[in-house]
Amino acid sequence: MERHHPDFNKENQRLYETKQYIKKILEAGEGRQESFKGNIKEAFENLDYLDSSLSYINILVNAKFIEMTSSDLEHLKRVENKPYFARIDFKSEHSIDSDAFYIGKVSLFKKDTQESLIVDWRSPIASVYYDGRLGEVEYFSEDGKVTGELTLKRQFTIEEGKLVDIRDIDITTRDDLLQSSLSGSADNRLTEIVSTIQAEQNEVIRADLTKPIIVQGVAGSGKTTIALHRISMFIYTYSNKIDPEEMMILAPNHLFIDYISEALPDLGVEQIKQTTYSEYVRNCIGKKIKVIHPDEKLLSLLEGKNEASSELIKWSSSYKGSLDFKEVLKRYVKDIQDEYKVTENFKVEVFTIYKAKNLNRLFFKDYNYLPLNSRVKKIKSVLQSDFKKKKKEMIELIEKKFEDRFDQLYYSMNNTEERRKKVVHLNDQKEKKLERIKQTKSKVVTDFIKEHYPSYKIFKYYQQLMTNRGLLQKYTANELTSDQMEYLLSTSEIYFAKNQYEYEDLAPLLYLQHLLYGIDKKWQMKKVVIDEAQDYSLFQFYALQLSTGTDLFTILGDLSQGIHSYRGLNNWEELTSHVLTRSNYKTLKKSYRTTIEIMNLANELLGHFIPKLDSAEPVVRHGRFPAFQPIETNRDVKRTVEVTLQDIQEQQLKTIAIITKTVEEAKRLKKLLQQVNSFSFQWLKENEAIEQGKVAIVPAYLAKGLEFDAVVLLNLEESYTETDMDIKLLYVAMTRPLHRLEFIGRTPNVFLLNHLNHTKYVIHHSKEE
Ligand SMILES: Nc1ncnc2c1ncn2[C@@H]1O[C@H](COP(=O)(O)OP(=O)(O)OP(=O)(O)O)[C@@H](O)[C@H]1O
Repeated sequence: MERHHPDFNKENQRLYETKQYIKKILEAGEGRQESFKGNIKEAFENLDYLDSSLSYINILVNAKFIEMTSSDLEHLKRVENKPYFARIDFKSEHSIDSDAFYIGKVSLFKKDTQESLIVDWRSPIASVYYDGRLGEVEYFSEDGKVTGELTLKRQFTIEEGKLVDIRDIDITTRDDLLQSSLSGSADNRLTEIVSTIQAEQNEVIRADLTKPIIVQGVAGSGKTTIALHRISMFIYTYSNKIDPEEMMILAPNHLFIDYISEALPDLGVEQIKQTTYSEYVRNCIGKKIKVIHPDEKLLSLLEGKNEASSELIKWSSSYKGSLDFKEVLKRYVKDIQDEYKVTENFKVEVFTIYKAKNLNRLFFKDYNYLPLNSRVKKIKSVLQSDFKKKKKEMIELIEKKFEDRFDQLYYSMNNTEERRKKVVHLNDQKEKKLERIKQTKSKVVTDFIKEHYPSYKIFKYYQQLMTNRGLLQKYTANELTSDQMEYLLSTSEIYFAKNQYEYEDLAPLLYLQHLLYGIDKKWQMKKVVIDEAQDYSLFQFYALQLSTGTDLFTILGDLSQGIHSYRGLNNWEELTSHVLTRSNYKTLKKSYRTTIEIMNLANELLGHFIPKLDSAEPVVRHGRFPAFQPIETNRDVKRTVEVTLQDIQEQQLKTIAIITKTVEEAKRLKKLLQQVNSFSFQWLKENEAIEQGKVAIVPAYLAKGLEFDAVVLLNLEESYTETDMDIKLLYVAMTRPLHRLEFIGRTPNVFLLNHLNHTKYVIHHSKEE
């Protein structure tokens, strides 16, 4: 503890003053605005006999409060006990002295002097704290590049409002704050990194906000954390141009959304949309279609239920996610357009209001930029307004025509009874015609549109394509083998008969929605963040870009964790070269989550089986070696789990997960462990929140993106095999713990440990041996 730091007292005083200022503002916030005005008045009146500086503060505080919104106050309240975490002293190249800046989660100015009490971590100058070593530094403000000298970089540990530690960072010091933050528990970690963001992470958070960015980051490199901080950056920078509701985070499932949403208020980004791809598509097409769970296919592949057809399953997933399939739909929609060609003029009575030729010109040329259905809507409104305009003309024409005929009668016939009859008859005719025209409502337009333009739902078009051999052959340009063709046709038949869609049908449906009907404004976005992006297909990205109307995507993923790679991406180049062509690309190689011992073993697994994938570089932090324990009977399982969990608890580790390979085994295990009384377990399902104090039992695919203090990998009967998919799944599971990793299974081989270097893990033998 650096109580002996020469500046300790000064910093302590500075902290005290800042806290006092915040306290005053917050106190003022508790009353009503009117009373502040009263306070100001009173303070002015009392200026003479009160301690003048106190009175002055009162005036300022009240004036300041009136300017603050309730959300500002809310944010200030959150940081009341820890207003800042660091200080930098910066001397710009044009000044003689350094200025001190205290960096925190919100900014605060002294009203009178405009002196900055706290600088927001997102402000341009704070960037220097994250990437600058002492000495020459630069940052980019609104006015361009600023260069100068960083003369001090100081970190504070403030606990419950008290300054406990000061550390000055020079070239040689280790980042102790980072170390102590990493050794903490999994609770609340997502929000707490703002003081320890590393230079490579800062680069991603602040990278050109006007361009898309793709980040390949190893497990535990802070991708999820960075995603949230970059959004926060976005909101800070464009607060008056973008509404948070125009931003969206896409996450793999609700478990994950629940996990990240806790961090959002602290970063000031609580109002942004958080959803999954499936939900987003459902919202865009405005119908709650039944989508087979995205992981069902993975599970069937993992559990080997469909071994014979598993190649075709994988093929169809990757085909439906490809841009080739997008082309198929594009060709199909082009032909669908032909159904919108009209051959009849729009007529009312004998009057032609709009010629077919012109209607087609509107549809195929003038409104070509719009989705088909929106073009029809436009045409409808053109016809309606033309009809209204022409109605008057038609009446005049009819009147004129009959006038002429009356004239003719007068001059051609003598004034006889016969002429009178004819006149009466003609008059009747005229009145009837006029009446008909007058009575004609704009419904004629609606009828015309209904009769001449198709109004199918996208589902009909999609189902028609996917179940009709002729059509599919035509639009896939005979490129499919007969097995592939049969597979697509037969599975489509089965699903559509039950009114179900595969997850892989979502991108095509979204694409069709965009082309045929357009996307409601509510679902168009200005900024999209996609976490776990390695699981998305190119077509998913493509359709998303069209539907959201932006390419401002922040994409974060890890190809090594691509357990859905049969449908997702295999490399990022395909995305940058075909879809998000303006993207910046960054990699994160350091892993912050776990210990050296755990990361080394996980790296070894990847290195051995899939060497082309990047291995992670752990931040220096040691822990126990991963350990294996054998089980044979159900009794073994209960006893071994109980003993292991007790041992973990003794180490003061709080959040614990038991990760199984499959859902089936998670279910079996939950049943088996019911008799273990000393712990309570929660079998985690997709839409559930993690309950505090319970040991989570979770299948590996669902654990993706989550983290726990300790993780036990447990296989009852299952084994991880040497397939890419299993290796990645095992890698995901092994990289979830912060501090401790245990394996429990029949033999080490069920976790492929026999292939890995024996010095990287330990094997405990069963007690009986
Ligand atoms: N700069 C940092 N300072 C402190 N902790 C950090 C930092 N960066 C990341 N962490 C911590 O490391 C852990 C991993 O971060 P995160 O979950 O964001 O990584 P990820 O790349 O999304 O991981 P994965 O791909 O394995 O799910 C979290 O506990 C996070 O708080």
